[in-house]
Amino acid sequence: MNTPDPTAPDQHTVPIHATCPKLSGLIRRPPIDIEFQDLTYTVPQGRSGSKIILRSVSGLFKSGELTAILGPSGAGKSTLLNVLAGYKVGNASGQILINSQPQDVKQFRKLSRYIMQEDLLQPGITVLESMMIAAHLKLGNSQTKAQKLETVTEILSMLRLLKCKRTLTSRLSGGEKKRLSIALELVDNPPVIFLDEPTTGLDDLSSSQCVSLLSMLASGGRTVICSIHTPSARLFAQFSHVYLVAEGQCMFAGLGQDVVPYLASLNIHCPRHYNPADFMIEVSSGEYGNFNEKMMLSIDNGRIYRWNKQLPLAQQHSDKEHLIKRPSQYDAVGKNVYEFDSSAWTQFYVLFLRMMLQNYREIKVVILKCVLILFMSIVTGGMFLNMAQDGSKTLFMFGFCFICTIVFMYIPMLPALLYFPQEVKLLKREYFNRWYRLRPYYLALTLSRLPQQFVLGVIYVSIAYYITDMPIEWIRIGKFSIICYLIGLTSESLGLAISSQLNVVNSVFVGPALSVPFMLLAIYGLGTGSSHIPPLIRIGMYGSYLRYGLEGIVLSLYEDRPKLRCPDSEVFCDLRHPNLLLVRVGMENCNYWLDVLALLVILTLLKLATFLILKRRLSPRTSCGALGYVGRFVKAHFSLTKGY
Ligand SMILES: Nc1ncnc2c1ncn2[C@@H]1O[C@H](COP(=O)(O)OP(=O)(O)OP(=O)(O)O)[C@@H](O)[C@H]1O
Repeated sequence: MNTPDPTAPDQHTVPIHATCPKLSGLIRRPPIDIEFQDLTYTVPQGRSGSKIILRSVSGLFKSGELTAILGPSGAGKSTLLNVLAGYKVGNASGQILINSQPQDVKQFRKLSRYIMQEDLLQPGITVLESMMIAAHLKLGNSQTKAQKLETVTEILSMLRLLKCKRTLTSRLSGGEKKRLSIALELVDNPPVIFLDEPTTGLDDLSSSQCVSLLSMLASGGRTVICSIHTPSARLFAQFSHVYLVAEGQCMFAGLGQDVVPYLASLNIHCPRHYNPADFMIEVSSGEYGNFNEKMMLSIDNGRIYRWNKQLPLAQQHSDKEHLIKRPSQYDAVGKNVYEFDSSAWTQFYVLFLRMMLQNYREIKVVILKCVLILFMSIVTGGMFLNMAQDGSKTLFMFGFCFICTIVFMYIPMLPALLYFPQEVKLLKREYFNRWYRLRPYYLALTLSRLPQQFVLGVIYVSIAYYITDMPIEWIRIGKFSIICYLIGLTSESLGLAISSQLNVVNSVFVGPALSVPFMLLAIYGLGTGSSHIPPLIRIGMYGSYLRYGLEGIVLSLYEDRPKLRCPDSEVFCDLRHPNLLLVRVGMENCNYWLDVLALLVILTLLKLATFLILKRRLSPRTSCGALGYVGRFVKAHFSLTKGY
């Protein structure tokens, strides 16, 4: 027998090869039994009250077993899985016991991993890179790089993913994606694994291989629970425990082989050579009459621990083995056993490198963006070709300043609106499965976006500045670049703030729509003084970051400049002196650095708002009061995706 790894993170660890020889590099976790009693889940439904999805269900999912939650579509399988996993907790009532102790959702989330139906994999990285990143994040310094590589290779080999370890995740087949989703969560060897319909979209062979793998993981001492749609007879035989749900109630809980005798005891006879899984789902869907009440009562809505075919029905009722009375086999899991193995700094570093690697892999997209911004700088700059030193075109050049503001608003904002909703889904999966904390992630995200914005900004500024014939003064160029960069960063942050809460369709509508008032407020009342402007609009003007951006651009380009030349063709150039432009647009008393400060403050506030929105989205229990209510109200009543 191998000596336990001295670098293993906790005292409970022993080599897993005792039970699962293929996972010799992984550490073993204490077994976990999950019991639940009278679990009810309700969702609010507008004015009409609420909808009950789970109705007082009970059950026991033991470690070492592969449990299938079966049932017709809409029965409540995913909801049960979500509630047990702690993914949806807000509207649930009842009791969940972990090793006979009341569930502490925060602690339980440290023990369990949830593999969602949708294979949310980080794009732009290979299978091996994803696995190593997961290992660095999850295992931290508890293992050396060589040990992590060994662990990762073992898992990939077990899941038959070695041959595609250098393939980009986006190019994997459906089955490979599913196996990689599972492999990623196996890196830190969780004792409890929830899977929402792991076989959906897989062919028969891949489904069977996937369930065999889950069965093997369960036989290694883990608690593996998955919801599943109409499994074939072959798949069904691989589950050690079956939990049938219909209309939010439990219809059967027990061994798969007991399904047929159980139904027969209720006078429901499964035809010979018929798949028992199909039959029980058909019965619970009401295809042969309404037996649901009878089934629910005979299993006492899951309170009868195991249906026992040897016992007569009457005796089963009198001898109910109530879960709560079942003695605990294991000690409660210590509070500090499953803290993060990697430090916040390591998490930031690994995430930053991953994001930079993804940017690098998407270099074609970056090049395309550079070409587009080059094109735009030539077009917009070309419209004001050589006008910057022409005293008769000074007012025209104010238009150039405004166009620069618009360019640096839309160019960074639109990609953020499009890509971030998907990123939030990935974040939710990784965060829920405790890959990292939100702060290191957010810092890595913020910093990884800076270089690209910088390069795009430099391309635009240098071309547009040069072809409009602006004076080549480095301080002026620097001031112009800083303000353009800040407008770009603020616009991107606004895009991130919007798309951290809304889906893609809503985001791409709300973002540009919200920008229109910002644009109007940026130029509203320019040059006419503010005394006649209604107070509400004046407040709006102070909140429009584009106003500060426009002021900053005009000041950087026209403040402290000598008199411009007046072409011979012109009789009179009324704005020949650049300061007169500032007076005309009411910016003579503005201060460039105050504009920079205002933009920095708005940028910080937007960053903070995005962080808080993400935090709220990732913590189902935290509610931001009025903000949360408004969000739910908008989603429920005004979602633009309705009907899509
Ligand atoms: N937030 C919600 N608001 C309203 N109804 C909901 C909500 N969430 C779930 N439901 C409803 O609850 C029922 C159970 O949903 P659930 O997703 O758990 O079913 P399921 O058994 O997993 O179905 P399927 O096999 O089709 O995925 C469905 O009728 C669904 O429409």
